[in-house]
Amino acid sequence: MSDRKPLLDVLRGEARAIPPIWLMRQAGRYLPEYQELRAKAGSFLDTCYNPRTAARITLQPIERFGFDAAILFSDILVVPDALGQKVWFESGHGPRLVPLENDSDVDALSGSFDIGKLAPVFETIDRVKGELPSSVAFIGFCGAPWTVASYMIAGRGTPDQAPARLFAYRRPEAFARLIDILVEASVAYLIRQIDAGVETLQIFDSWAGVLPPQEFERWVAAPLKKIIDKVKEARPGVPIIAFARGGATHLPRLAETLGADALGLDTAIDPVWAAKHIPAGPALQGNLDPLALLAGGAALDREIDSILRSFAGRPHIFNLGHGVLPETPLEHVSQLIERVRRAGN
Ligand SMILES: Cc1c2[nH]c(c1CCC(=O)O)Cc1[nH]c(c(CCC(=O)O)c1C)Cc1[nH]c(c(CCC(=O)O)c1C)Cc1[nH]c(c(C)c1CCC(=O)O)C2
Repeated sequence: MSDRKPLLDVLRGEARAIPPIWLMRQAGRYLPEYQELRAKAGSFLDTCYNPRTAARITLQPIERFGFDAAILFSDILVVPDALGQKVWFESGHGPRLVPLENDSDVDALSGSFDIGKLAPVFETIDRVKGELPSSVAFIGFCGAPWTVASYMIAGRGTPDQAPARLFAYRRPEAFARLIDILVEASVAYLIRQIDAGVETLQIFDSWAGVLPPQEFERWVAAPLKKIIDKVKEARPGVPIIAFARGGATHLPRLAETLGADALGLDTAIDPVWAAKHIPAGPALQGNLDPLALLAGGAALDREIDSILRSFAGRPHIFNLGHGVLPETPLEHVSQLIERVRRAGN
């Protein structure tokens, strides 16, 4: 039976001639209507915790472009915030946190997850779900433990997550406790998102690609699997997309072991290689270069066509290989959607 939502059909294993399309970071700074609302709202975190505003931002890209899915407007760093770590965003600089420096900083977080602090997020979900067109799926999300931990330890974005990698080598027991705290919090948070009304989930492991293989196994693959197992046990049937950016040669194994319904592919993955070497099972999502979208023109058309060709016949969700860049012209997003929706004709 075909669902009326193309994204959910593909997550259940259906290949569609016209793949459903949504974009990571589709609710954000490239949209003038987002800039306008943000200018009126308070801080970025205040905006995330304002259900009325967050619901409107979630709906903005659907209203403007008609994507096949809406992604909840929030941030991965609301989880450290609800764990009691101080989090703020400096405009032009990104996130700032009071960094975790030693074992006792980690242990202080144990048992401290205050899910009540995230009540506004669940209220946002409740507001959005009644407003979505019937063909549009609703995606909830969280950051994966490794990626969230990397911000908690560095206290900011870094190019290579060196502070968290060093912490994990120097204090593996404390780091494992931090990852466990994040697994538990993420599971509880995702279940509450489902109960509030999202229909599928994406877990963002944006910094999976910086780790050597054994560390990848321990801090990326194992915690992702734990979260997926636990959420599926509690709420069977809700599909989960795992995005391990930089997962590279791990992807064929993750397809067989994670239990995810889709794997997100980053920009560096060759779609022809992916279609050939990632075993059937999960749908594949991706992986247009955000810079090709920014550039537009013939280069954009060429990249779109090559992705469509490579994944033809497989369950595929069209997306970027990472988030939309703030400088992206709106017409290029329209060009992308029109071209993808002409596929199969
Ligand atoms: C690593 C990460 C973060 N947040 C997120 C990730 C994983 C995905 C990725 O790698 O891009 C995920 C995220 N962040 C945001 C969303 C909302 C939904 C959507 O995808 O549109 C989602 C899913 C809003 C946001 N999160 C942020 C903004 C910009 C805030 C503003 O200036 O108005 C938005 C719209 C801020 C943010 N939040 C974060 C950073 C590093 C920054 C600053 C730099 C940047 O914007 O990329 C942490």
